[in-house]
Amino acid sequence: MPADRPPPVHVVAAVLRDARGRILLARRTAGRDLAGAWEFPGGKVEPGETALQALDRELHEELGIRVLAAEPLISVPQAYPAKRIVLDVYTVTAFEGTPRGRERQALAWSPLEKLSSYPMPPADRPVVAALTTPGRYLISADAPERAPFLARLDRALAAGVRRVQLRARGLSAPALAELARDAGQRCRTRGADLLVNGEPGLAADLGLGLHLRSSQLMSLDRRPLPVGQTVAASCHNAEELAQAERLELDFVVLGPVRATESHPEATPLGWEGFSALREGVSLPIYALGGMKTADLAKARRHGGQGVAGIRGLWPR
Ligand SMILES: Nc1nc2c([nH]c(=O)n2[C@H]2C[C@H](O)[C@@H](COP(=O)(O)OP(=O)(O)OP(=O)(O)O)O2)c(=O)[nH]1
Ligand SMILES: [Mg+2]
Repeated sequence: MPADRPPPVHVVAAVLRDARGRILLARRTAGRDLAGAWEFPGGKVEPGETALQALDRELHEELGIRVLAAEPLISVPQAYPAKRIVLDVYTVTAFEGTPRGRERQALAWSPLEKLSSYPMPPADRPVVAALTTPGRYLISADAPERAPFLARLDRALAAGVRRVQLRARGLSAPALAELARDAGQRCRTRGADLLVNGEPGLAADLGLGLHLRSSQLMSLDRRPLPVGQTVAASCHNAEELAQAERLELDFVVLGPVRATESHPEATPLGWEGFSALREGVSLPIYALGGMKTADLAKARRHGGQGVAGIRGLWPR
């Protein structure tokens, strides 16, 4: 990456909900970049403004409302052909007035489950993922023992975990199949998604999700399971991320962000490295490597849609 790239344009945008929990989208008008795309209302931060001042000004100009309180949701660095932006999104928790399109832009209130059906700019995909998919992705340790693993899984599901990867290296094929079936049933009951690591056939047979190792990712030329059955992958660099985006995977994990016991040989990316890689794709990305549940806010500040981990995330 050249060192003399221009700094990113700082853009603020709002998640505004109505009384029914629907979310407000605005359509970009003709003649501007990304015209016709649906977006979260907002715009560029002007010199001397804080992000919240800019959010209040933009929402007043565009919608005629005043922001009374807002909380950070996710901040997405994104490279576009002609510029780089950081899309800094806030959940507005209190506002005054009734939103109406003051700039001739169309508005739509979308239920959460319909958000992804609106064509939106690339930077918005991680935002929609942060709103609609789990912030934690728990990964099992190698060769898990059946009873203790299932007990831990039950505790995690009871604690609200909704995305789990069975990475059971070291188990025999029949033991893995049995564990995947039992774990899959428990996850289904709770509305959680279970992904099996590295076994496309098993995932297809049991109707489970699939998590690809990076070497598998690089050897494929199309998505191995239909849309609706989750497919994710492990990525460490820009090439792997680009391949995951080409194959239209649902999400990836990217790391290690910090050094870990399980992969002591890998050079950590750090949060800066994570953000720099995030910029090049619009896939939802979980940060991996030394993550704890408390790191979710930090991951979101760097454009990650969540945190993934083998050690730090399982409830005790
Ligand atoms: N407001 C908003 N902008 C977004 C989103 N996603 C996304 O990529 N962008 C991009 C589009 C633009 O390149 C940039 C926002 O700039 P803008 O042109 O809307 O800025 P503005 O409201 O200050 O309007 P303008 O007066 O400069 O036209 O960020 C989004 O969800 N909301
Ligand atoms: Mg705008």
